[in-house]
Amino acid sequence: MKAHDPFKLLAVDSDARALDDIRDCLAEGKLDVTTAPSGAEALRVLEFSKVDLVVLDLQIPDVDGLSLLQYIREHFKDIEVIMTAEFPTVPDAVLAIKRGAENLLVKPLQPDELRSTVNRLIGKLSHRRALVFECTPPETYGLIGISDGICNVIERIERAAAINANVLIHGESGTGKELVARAIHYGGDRAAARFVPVNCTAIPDTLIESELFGHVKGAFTGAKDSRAGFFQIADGGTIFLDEIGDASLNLQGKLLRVLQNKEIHIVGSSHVRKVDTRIIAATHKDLLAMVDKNLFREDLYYRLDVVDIYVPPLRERPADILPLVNHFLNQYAKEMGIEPPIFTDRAIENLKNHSWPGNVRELENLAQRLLVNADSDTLDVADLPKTMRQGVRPRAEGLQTLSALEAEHILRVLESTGGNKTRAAAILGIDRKTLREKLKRIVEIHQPG
Ligand SMILES: Nc1ncnc2c1ncn2[C@@H]1O[C@H](COP(=O)(O)OP(=O)(O)OP(=O)(O)O)[C@@H](O)[C@H]1O
Repeated sequence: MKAHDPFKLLAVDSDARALDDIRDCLAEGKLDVTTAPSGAEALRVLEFSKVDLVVLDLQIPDVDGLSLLQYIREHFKDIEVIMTAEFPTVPDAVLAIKRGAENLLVKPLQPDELRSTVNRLIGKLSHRRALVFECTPPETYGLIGISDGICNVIERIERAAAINANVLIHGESGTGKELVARAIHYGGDRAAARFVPVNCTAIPDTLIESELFGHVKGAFTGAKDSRAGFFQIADGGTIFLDEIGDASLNLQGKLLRVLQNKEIHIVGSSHVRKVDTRIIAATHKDLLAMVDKNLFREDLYYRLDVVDIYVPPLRERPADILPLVNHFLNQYAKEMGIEPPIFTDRAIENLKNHSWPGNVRELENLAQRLLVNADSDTLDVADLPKTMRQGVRPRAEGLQTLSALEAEHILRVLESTGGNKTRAAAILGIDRKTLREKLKRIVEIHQPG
C-alpha cells in the first residue's frame, strides 16, 4: 500500500437501496466503496481485503450489528466504524459509542451528515497513515547501541529495507532479531501494509495450511466462518517467520511452495490467489548444519537467505550495555513517573563483566526489576542480582563441580527469561522436558536434609 492509495469503505446493510445511497453519496470522495448485504459477507470482505472504514447497519439479518461492531474492534483495531439504524434506542446508541463506533446515524441517511462524518474519519485515517510513513525511524531504527556490531546491523537493515528480497536474520535468543525485522519492514516501502509475526513453533501440523493460507466457511469440521491466513493478512506487507529453524518439514514444504509460486490455495476454495508478501525469517539455530543433517530443506534455505543479517550476542558488544540499560531505565522510569536512578562505577563494571545469556531481553528485564525495587537514586553492586555481584568470576580457587556449574548456569538463564521455561530451554539448547528434569534434580540437591 502507498501513502496516497484511496481508503477502502465497506458498507453493510441488508437494504440494497440504502447501500446504493451510500455509494452515490460517497462516490466522489477519496474512497473505494464496497458493499455487503449480510454480516457473513462483511466478515469475508474484512478478512480478505484491507478495509479502513465500515458503515454498519444495526439491523442486519444474520448477526447482531453491535456484536459485529465488537468483533471488528477486537480483530481489526485500526478500522473506523460508523453505525446506522432506522429506529435506534438510546441504549443502542450508548452501546455503539461505548464499543468504539464513531457515531450512530439515523436512517434514512442525510447525505451531508454522512459525508461530514466520513470526511472526519478520513482526516483521522490520513493522519495515521502519514505517521506510519513519516515515523519511519531515521538513523538507528529504534536499535540502541554504539558498538561496531550494532552499527554493522544498522547498515545491513538499511540495505535490506531498500530492496524487496527475503531476509534471514540469525543470532542468539533475545539479541533483537524481531526488532531488526520490524526495522526492515517499517524502513521500506511496505510500511503502510502489515508486519505479521508468526512463531513457527506454535503452528500445529494439522492447521498449517489454514493458518498460512486461510480457509473458507465449511472447509472442514469446525470451520464455522471464513478466515484469512497469515499470507492474506500480510499481502503487500511482510511475514516475519520467527524460529524458522523449528519449522517442521511439512511447514517448510508449504512455505517453499508459496515462495516459488507467489500464490496460495485458500483451504476449501478452488481458486488460487496471488500474494505479494515479503519474508523475513529468524533463527538462533545453525541452519546450514541442519541442512547437512537433512533437518532443513536446502532449497528453502537458499530462498530465505538472500540477505543475511547476523545480530551478535550482547557479550560480544559490551559497549552497548550502558546505552541499553540507560535507555530501558529511562523508558520505564518515565512510564512509572519517577526519576531514573544512576549506576555507580562499580555496578557498571559488573554489568560489563556479566555474560548476558538472555542478551538484550535479560538486560531489559533487569532494568525493569531494578526500577521496581529501587529505594535510592543510585544503583550499586548490592542492588544487582546475585549472579552479577561477583564481577569477574574466580578462576583457580573455589572451583566447582560440573553439575554445580550447570545448575548455576541454568538458574541464571531462567532468571534472565523471567522464569519462562520455553525460552530458557531454547537458550540452553535443550528441550523443555530435559530442562524440567534438570530443575527437579537441582531442587532435590538443594533441599535441606
Ligand atoms: N539494540 C536494541 N535496542 C533496543 N531494544 C532492543 C535492542 N535489541 C533488543 N531489544 C529489545 O530486547 C527485547 C528482545 O528483542 P527481540 O524480541 O527482538 O529478540 P529476538 O532475538 O527476536 O528474541 P527471540 O529469538 O527469543 O525471539 C525486545 O523488547 C527488544 O525491543
